[in-house]
Amino acid sequence: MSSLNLDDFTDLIERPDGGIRRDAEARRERQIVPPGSLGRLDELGEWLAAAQSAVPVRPVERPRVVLFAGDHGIAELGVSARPAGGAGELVREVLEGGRPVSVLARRLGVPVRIVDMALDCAPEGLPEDVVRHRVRRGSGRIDIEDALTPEEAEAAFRAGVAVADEEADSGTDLVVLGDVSVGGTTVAGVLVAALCGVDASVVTGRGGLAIDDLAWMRKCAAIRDALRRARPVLGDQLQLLAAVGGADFAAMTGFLLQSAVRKLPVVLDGVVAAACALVGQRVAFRAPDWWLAAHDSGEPGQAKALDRMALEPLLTHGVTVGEGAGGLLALPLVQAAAALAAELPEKPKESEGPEVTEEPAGPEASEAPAER
Ligand SMILES: O=C(O)c1ccc[n+]([C@@H]2O[C@H](COP(=O)([O-])O)[C@@H](O)[C@H]2O)c1
Ligand SMILES: Cc1cc2nc[nH]c2cc1C
Repeated sequence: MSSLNLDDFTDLIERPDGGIRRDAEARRERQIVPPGSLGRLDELGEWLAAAQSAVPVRPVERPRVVLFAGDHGIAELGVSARPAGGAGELVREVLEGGRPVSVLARRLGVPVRIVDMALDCAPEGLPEDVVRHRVRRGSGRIDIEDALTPEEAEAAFRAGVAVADEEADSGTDLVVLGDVSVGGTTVAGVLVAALCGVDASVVTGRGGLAIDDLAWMRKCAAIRDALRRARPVLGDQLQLLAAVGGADFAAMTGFLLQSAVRKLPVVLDGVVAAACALVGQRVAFRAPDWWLAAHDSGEPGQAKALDRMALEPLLTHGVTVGEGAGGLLALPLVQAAAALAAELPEKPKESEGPEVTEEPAGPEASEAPAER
């Protein structure tokens, strides 16, 4: 297998079609309610049309939730309200249908795909299609050691690329991208702080099940320590993911970049997806054009990352459970935007409207002799 060169993505990723976007805007001008009167749905419809390269925009008919799952060694420090190694249990609950994302996905008729990259549990208890990409059990404790070996980082990144290809090949037309992780918001904080050049305190949030002040301080210190390990490898994104990321993060970054190559639009859920998107932006500056920030999850690192990519979150609904749930709620709005852009009638053409051919009466007209 040839060695992986992330620089290739810079050329492989094109911008969404600007000409199509202008056509979509022009069509919108002709519709019965003025552009802007549908608020953010107007720009959503135009974004989707450009991504699809289609005017009128096609309906989103085969969306999917894709969740990358993993445990993180850093959770052993007590930076998460969940027990270290507990992500496998969450995955089982998602699969059994009992998590918020399971309920919403059922209601919206959207399949959920979980990709286990580094859960810290026996693989036998999970379906083969979930575990087949796993590269190790739990990623390393990033305050003191690398999350992954270079080989594991490459394998995980390639797995993400492969998953994006599978989705694109099977006709998925939009992905809601989220994570199932324990310790994931700490890792995401490290990546965001490293790439934005800010202190640990700027990106340290309360995580999954809001942690108390003491745990917040441990999390902040863990991010600070991992940041020291991140700085020497900031110029190489695969090395960065190996040093302070994890297998789920490497896979998600590969997934995001390959989705952009395949012109598959992706809705970003929370801080983990945002951190991976930021790594992806470093690799290919055009890539964020293919992504939509679903919501503001309340994690400070997410806000920082989205700001860097000039992505404005669509919703603020206070859903902080992760696992793609908050992100999935953006889907009905995207579908609504597509339906409006495609189905709202156009205004009647001037020539087909009531006769308004008479010249307005000017001063001369009033002086002219009355019609005989
Ligand atoms: O994505 C976010 O912004 C976000 C905010 C709060 C919680 N989460 C979820 O919480 C889990 C990780 O939390 P933690 O505290 O263990 O880092 C993981 O399953 C995330 O999807 C995610
Ligand atoms: C309007 C819009 C602009 C974007 N730029 C990158 N992603 C985007 C998503 C939307 C919806």
